Amino acid sequence: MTGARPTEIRVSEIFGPTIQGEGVLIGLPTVFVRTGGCDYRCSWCDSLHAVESRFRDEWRAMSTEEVWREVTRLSGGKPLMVSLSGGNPAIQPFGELIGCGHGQGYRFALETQGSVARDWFADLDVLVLSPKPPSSGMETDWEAFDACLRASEGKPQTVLKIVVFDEADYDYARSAAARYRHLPVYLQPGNHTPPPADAHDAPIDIDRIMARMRWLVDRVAEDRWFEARVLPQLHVLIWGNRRGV
Ligand SMILES: C[S@@+](CC[C@H](N)C(=O)[O-])C[C@H]1O[C@@H](n2cnc3c(N)ncnc32)[C@H](O)[C@@H]1O
Ligand SMILES: Nc1nc2[nH]cc(C(=O)O)c2c(=O)[nH]1
Ligand code: SF4
Ligand SMILES: [Mg+2]
Repeated sequence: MTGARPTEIRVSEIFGPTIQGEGVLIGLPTVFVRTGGCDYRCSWCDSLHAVESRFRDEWRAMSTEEVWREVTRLSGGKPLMVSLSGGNPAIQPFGELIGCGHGQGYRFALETQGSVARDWFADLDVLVLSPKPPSSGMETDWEAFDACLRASEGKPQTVLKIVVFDEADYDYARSAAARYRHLPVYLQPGNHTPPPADAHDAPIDIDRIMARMRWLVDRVAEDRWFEARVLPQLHVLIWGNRRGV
């Protein structure tokens, strides 16, 4: 990678169209822009090739124009939802890209853990905030999380998406939901067999992920938590741990 200038976006991969496999936009055709670099290091991260700095050489510092050209090439010039993910895409300067895409009818969804706030959050169409539960080994800075909500100015459609592996994660999800009663909550079972950082595909234990999914549905039903939505990672059901889908 060359050193990124302030207006350059550090990209791990751009791929699609595929379908959004998670949360509120599940099933919707989308192109992914996955950025390189993250301020977290979750124990079960399924995208370590976009997190660990030893992969820096595979990341490219791209201008907004270069990213935009690739997005329009992949979508055949037809407007669609662009998903900004990572790593933590909030670290990157996406304001220009969003402005440029909006001018042509594209829409933008951001996936972030809520640790870094940017003023361009207010220009998004969808903001997916995914605070990390105890099993991740990360600690949530709720002040930083609140700053993300303030930065969005209530403009994008905003949701919580929380990965759940166990009872402690479930309790965490319940408290997060109680803290942000106005936000819809999406729960997704954790994949305990995420791909190693250097793999483009890897074995996956779908049976136990589905057992976790059944446990999660039972848990929500038992608690009469009728506002929660429980969804699997659809792309994982379709393609397992394959990268770039
Ligand atoms: C790879 S992250 C990138 C965006 C951002 N850093 C974040 O965590 O929100 C995208 C989504 O995948 C989820 N995810 C990562 N590893 C997972 C796993 N092993 N099982 C289930 N979901 C996972 C994250 O919680 C997040 O919601
Ligand atoms: N199809 C598909 N859906 C996804 N939703 C969130 C993803 C991500 O890694 O951020 C992802 C991904 O990598 N692929
Ligand atoms: S915050 Fe997201 S990208 Fe970063 S390590 Fe955690 S799951 Fe992976
Ligand atoms: Mg993923």
